[in-house]
Amino acid sequence: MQHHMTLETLAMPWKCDLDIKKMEIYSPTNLLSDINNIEEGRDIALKGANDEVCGWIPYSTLMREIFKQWKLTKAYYNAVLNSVEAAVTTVDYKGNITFLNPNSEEMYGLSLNKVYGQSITKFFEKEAIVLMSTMKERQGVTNKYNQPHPNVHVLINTSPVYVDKEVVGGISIERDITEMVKLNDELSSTTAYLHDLESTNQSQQNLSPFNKIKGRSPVLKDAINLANKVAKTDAPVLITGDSGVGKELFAEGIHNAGKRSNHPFVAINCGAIPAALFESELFGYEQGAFTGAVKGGKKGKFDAAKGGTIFLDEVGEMPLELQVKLLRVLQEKHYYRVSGNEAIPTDVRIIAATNRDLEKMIDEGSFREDLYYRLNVISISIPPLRDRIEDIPELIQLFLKEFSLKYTMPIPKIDPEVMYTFLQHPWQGNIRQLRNIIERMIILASDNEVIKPHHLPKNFVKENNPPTLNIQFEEIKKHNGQGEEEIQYALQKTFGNKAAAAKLLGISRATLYNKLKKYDLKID
Ligand SMILES: Nc1ncnc2c1ncn2[C@@H]1O[C@H](COP(=O)(O)OP(=O)(O)OP(=O)(O)O)[C@@H](O)[C@H]1O
Repeated sequence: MQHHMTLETLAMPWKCDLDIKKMEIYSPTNLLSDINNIEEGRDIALKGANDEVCGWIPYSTLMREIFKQWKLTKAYYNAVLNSVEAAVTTVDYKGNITFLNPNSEEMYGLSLNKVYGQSITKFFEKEAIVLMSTMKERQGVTNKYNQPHPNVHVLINTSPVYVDKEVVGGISIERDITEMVKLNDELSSTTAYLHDLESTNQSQQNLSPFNKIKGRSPVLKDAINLANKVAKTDAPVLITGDSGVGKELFAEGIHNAGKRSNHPFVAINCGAIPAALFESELFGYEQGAFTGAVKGGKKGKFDAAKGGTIFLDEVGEMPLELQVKLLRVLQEKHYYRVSGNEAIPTDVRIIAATNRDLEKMIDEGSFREDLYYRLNVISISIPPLRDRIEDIPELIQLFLKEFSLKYTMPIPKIDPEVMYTFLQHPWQGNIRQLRNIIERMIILASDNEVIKPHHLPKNFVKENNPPTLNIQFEEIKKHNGQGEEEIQYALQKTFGNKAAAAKLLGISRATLYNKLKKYDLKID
């Protein structure tokens, strides 16, 4: 569309027999859209910067051009409205329907031909017609939840349409979220049913090894399929993904689906063990290994996991000198206890996980390339929650159920608007953050059957633009002292991610763990 067509491009040369007094005066650089009402039959004269007359546009030329532009605009307008995924409805200033796009026709079961020109109030319940008030108040709405029909749930955006500051109509653009709402309802009744069933029958037999991993998104299903295949082998697996995406659940699933499932699954948080103790924690020590050592020696994690799986969580946090030791054990397939000289064969499967970019760490020299290739025989990447929002309704139900049981209360329902907010949220803390939010909301909404938007934590909505770590750091510094309260605050700010919390507090991870123990703080 030639929105920026200047009048100059339509002009004809000035002729001395023309009478400028009978014409409208415009500048050659004015646009077609700058022309206001023009009296029928009046031509336009163009006057340049120095007031000299430089051309004219006959009324008939002007009309022809406007008609051409109108046709073009209409063609684009129709193409846009017919191709958007939303349902678009327009009305004139009286509220008579002027347009429904195909999605709108389908959503409401109406045909434009039949309803054109009729009042919108005839077809929709009065109170549901946000459009009328939009025009009256001259104020649109954004993402307002609406239920125009008993079985249609939508989010609606509206806007008045102005011509020269006068409202000439209104437009509404609706997104159908009925499927989401239905899914949520369906899950909530199924969950309530299961809730009942489970309380009378605690048996949990025949569950799939990955049954704890909830969600139906194709990307999650792909990851589970891959994990299931890998589980049948003894190959080392590296699980990557942001904090709180479920890496540990996957590691457990792989263990449970494999032939080592009758043996232990031992998880070690590589960032949490002080460097000096790492070797003895992993491999154990013989009697008299060092002052303060337990009499009779002590077994390590490799002993504890014999026949089973060792899960090296946050493997990227492991100091370089310990990486060398671990690599040696993996290569030689046996280990020595500290102060011991008996070579003990390793009989464990290794699964490692990280939220760091190990390849970048290799480039920077903080992770050993040879260890990386040992661990990363097969890699499984778990996408962040914001990339698989289809999983959200099911996860919500899971956590609603979990915390309803914990706090012995009936399972509440989720208001669709809350649901929508959840679907839009960036979920920096992934599933762990979702779980924490649900727990808080269950407590806050304890007397309600439905969780409503006002039960959402106040800062939750603001988190759509999460503050940068630096801002959080300033906040933390104000709280400094690393008492129980500061530690809880740091964990809350980092959605329970220990590495980030320790960083915020300016302490090592080992110190953070000591403090957690000291204050008896539970983290998952
Ligand atoms: N798909 C899922 N279904 C059910 N619960 C989940 C799912 N994914 C994660 N969770 C829950 O979310 C929480 C965080 O998961 P998990 O500890 O496995 O994440 P992680 O990726 O290992 O996190 P981090 O890197 O911070 O250690 C746990 O409570 C876990 O049970």
